[in-house]
Amino acid sequence: MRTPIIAGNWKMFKTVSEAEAFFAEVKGKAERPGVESVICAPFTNLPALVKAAAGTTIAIGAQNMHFEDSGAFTGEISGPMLKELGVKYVILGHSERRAYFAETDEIVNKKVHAAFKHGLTPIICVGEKLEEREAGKTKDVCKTQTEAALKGLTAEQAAQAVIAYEPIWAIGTGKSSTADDAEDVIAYIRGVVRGLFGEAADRVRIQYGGSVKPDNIREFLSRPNIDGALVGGASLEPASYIKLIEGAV
Ligand SMILES: O=C[C@H](O)COP(=O)(O)O
Repeated sequence: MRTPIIAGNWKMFKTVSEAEAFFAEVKGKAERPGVESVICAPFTNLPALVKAAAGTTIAIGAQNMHFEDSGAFTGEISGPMLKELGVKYVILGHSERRAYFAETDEIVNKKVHAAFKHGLTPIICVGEKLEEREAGKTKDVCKTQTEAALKGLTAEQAAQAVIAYEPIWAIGTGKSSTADDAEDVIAYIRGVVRGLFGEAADRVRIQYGGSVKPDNIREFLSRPNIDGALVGGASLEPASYIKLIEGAV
């Protein structure tokens, strides 16, 4: 039995005071037995959120990290820095990182290894562009990205990872995939993991992401292979985030 995981990805939204105000509203409400609630916030918000989340069941995550532990990488944040803060999750390979910051499959793989090295759980994003979907390449793209991201992991690490299938054309557009389409691709991705790591595929959690809202989350999570959601826009308002968590159980 896989525990569903709902992760809000705030992207580049919210100052520290806005993050604190958000947390005060969701505390005790965006917490339900049987569902894991995660907020992935900008780096600047992480210390305040980790402090606010103490004693709650809400976990805090980052949205990126460098693969090196330290070094001359101006503007970057490393795994040890996140770990010491008390961060539990880190989103890696989000399509916005791949598109705007030139992250390759190889870089994503290095970051995944670095996350495990420092006791952080990666939420690894994969997904196709619109033109790839229209060319019938959705599964090929997801296979390539999944295999590359998981390369060199142990089966146990693969089982602990979280994968987020996010069709790029569905991100922030209001056009979500259908639950049946998402289930089909996610079942396929689980098969890719099975090909690499055997039974670990039954334990790895695979989320859907892309225009998930309180009114469609239940439909996605009703599918047997969809273990949660990675949510951007609808995770930014406390009432909406609370409804997402309620919709997951
Ligand atoms: O990481 C989250 C995704 O990019 C989805 O964003 P969205 O829910 O605003 O479509």
